[in-house]
Amino acid sequence: MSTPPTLDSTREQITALDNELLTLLAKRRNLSLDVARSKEVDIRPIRDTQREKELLARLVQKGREQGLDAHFVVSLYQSIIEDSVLNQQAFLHGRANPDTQKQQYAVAYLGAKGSYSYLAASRYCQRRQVNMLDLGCQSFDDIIQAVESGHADYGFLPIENTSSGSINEVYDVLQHTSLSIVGETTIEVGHCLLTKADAALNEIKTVYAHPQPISQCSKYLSQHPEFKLEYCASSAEAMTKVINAKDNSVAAIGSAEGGALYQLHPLVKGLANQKINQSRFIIVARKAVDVPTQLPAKTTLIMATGQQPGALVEALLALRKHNLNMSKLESRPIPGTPWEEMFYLDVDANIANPQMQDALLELSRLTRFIKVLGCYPSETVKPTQLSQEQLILAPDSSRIAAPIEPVLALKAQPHSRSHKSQDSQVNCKGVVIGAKPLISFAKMDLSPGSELRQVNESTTSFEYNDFEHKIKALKEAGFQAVILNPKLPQSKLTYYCQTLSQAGLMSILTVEDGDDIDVLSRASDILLLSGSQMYNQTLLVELGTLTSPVILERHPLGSINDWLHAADCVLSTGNKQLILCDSGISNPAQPERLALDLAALVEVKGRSHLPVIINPSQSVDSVMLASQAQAVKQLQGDGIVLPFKDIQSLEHYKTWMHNLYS
Ligand SMILES: O=C(O)C(=O)C[C@]1(C(=O)O)C=C[C@@H](O)C=C1
Repeated sequence: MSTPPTLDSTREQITALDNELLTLLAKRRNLSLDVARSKEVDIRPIRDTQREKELLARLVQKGREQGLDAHFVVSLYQSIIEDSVLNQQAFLHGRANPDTQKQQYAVAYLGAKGSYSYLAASRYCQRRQVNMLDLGCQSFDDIIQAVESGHADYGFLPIENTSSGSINEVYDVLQHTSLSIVGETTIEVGHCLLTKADAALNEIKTVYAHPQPISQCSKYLSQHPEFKLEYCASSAEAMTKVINAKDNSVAAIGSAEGGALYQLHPLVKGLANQKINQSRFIIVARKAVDVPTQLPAKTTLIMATGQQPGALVEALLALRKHNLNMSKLESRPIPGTPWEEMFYLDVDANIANPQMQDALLELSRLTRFIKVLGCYPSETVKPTQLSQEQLILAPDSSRIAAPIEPVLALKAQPHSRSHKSQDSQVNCKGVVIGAKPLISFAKMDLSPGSELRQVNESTTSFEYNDFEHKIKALKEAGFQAVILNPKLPQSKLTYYCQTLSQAGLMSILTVEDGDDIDVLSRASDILLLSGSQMYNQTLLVELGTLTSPVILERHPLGSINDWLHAADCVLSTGNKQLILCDSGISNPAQPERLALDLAALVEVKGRSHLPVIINPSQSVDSVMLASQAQAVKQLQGDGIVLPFKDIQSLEHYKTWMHNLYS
C-alpha cells in the first residue's frame, strides 16, 4: 500500500483551495451587484425563484457527476443565494435612500460588545460596508432615547426569537416613540457555554446569562441542576463576569463569536432547545425610508379597534379583501386603560402599494387609533427548494443495485384544512366545542396548599359542601366546563367529577404522567395534556387511542409546527375528538409569566380545522381577562379558560361574560 501524502501537505492543498473558493465567492458577489444594477434600470424584482430553481437543478446534476451529495449542493447554494439576495437588497435600498449612505453608522444596542444585539448590528453594518460606532445601552428605553436625541443613527431592538417568541417590552416602547422602523435583520443565535480557556465542565458551579438565553436553553440547563443560574442584563455582562472571575467555576451563555471578543472558550456548543434558534431585530431611525418596489417589503402597523364584538376580525378582513398577507399579530395592553388592547401587525406589503394604501384607508375608518410604525425591506429569504424527485434521483445504475421506489406523494396532514376544510366540532355532554358561541372553561386548583384548599384535610364533608357550592355558582355564572388539577386522591377526583356532571358541567382533568391516563380518563369527560408533555410521543399516542375528547396544550417553548405535529400524532392514532389549547409562550422578560400568542390563534385557525381554546390565565392579570376574552372571540377562538379563585371573582366575570355570548 502506497504511503498517503503527509497531513501537512494535504492541509496546504485544502487551504489553497479554500482561498480559491473565497476568491470565486467574492467574484460571484460582485456579479450579483451588477445584476442589481440592471434590475434597478429595468425595475425587476430582486428575487427570481424560477432562475434559482433552474440554477439549483443544474448544480445538483453537475455536483452529482463529481460525486457531491444533492442535499449538500442545495444547502450550500441556498446560503450563497441568500447572501446574494440580501446584498442586492441592501444595495438598492441604499440607492433609494441616499441620505443613509454614510461611512459610519452610530448604532445603539442592548448590552456591550459581544451581546447578540451587538452581533446583529455589526453584521448589518458589514453588509453595507459601513463602519460601526457602537453605543451599548442598558435598556430598550435608552436605545430609543439615544436615537431620538440624535446620539445614534440607528437603534437595534430584538423583537422575536424562534424559541422564546415575541419580546413584549419592545412592543411597549414602540407605542410611544416617534421613531420609524427602517429595517429588520435576523441572526442565528448559537448559544454556547462560554468559559475561561482551561475550565472543565465539572468545575462549573455558576452560569451567568440574560433571561432570554436561559429560557431558550431550558432543556440543557434542566440536565444540569448543579448549575446555579444568575440573571444578567445582557450576554455581554455575563461574559464580563466570567472574565473577571478569579477561578474556573463560572460560565456564561453566549455566542462563540461574542465570546471570542472576550477570549472565552465555547466549552459546550448548541445549547438551545430548538435546532434552529434565530432572533429577529428591528432597526429604528428618526426618518422613515422608501423601499424600492423591487424589494420584498413589510409594513408594521399599530392599531386599537373598537370594543364592539367582531371589530378586530373586521379590521383583519380589510387586509384579506385587499389580498394582503399578515405575517404577525401581537396584542399589548394600553397603559392606563384596563381591558383595552393595542394590536401590532406586520403586513407583507410596501406602503406605496395601492392595495396597502386602500387597506390603510379602510382601517382608518374601522379603528380608534392607527399608526404606521414603518415600511422596510423584509430580510426573510425563504430558501428555494427542489422537488424530492430532483434531490433523490440518481439513475447511475453502476452505483445503485435496486431501482429507486417512486417517491410517495405526501398525504395531507390530518390537522390541516387540506385534509378537512370544514371546522371540526367536539361534542361533550350536549355542549359543542368548535361551534359558536365561545365556551367558557373555569380552571380550579384543588391541590393541597392551594387557595381553594385551605380547609383542614380531615374536614371532608365541609370541603365537599364547599365544592358543591362553588360548582353551583360557576354554572350560574355561565361556565360550561371545569378543569381540575389531578394531584388528588382518586376517590376525591371521582367525587368532584361526578358533582360536575350532576351540575351539567364538563369535567376536565390534566394529564402530566402516562401512568395516570387510565384512571383519569375513567373519572372525567375530557383529558387535558399539559403543554410540558407536548413532545411526549408515547403519551400522544396513548391519548390517540382514547374514545373520549382530548385537549392538547401547547408547550410554552413549542412552535406552531411542533404543536400541530403533536396534534397529528393523536389524530393519526385514531382519536379525532381533539381540541387545541394555547396557554401562551415563554416570556423571558417576565419569566414568571407566559405571553399570549394571538397571532398563533389566527394562524392555527387558518391552517387547521381543529377547535382552539385560549388560556390567558398564566399570561395576563385578572383586569386584562375581559379584553383578552373579547380578542379571542373576535379572532374566532372556540373557548376561553378563566382562573377560578373564589366566588367573589365570579362577580367580576359576570360583569362582562354575557358580552361573550352576544
Ligand atoms: O440572476 C438573478 O436575477 C440574480 O439576482 C442572482 C441570483 C443568484 O445569486 O444567483 C440571486 C437572486 C435571484 O433570485 C436569482 C439568482
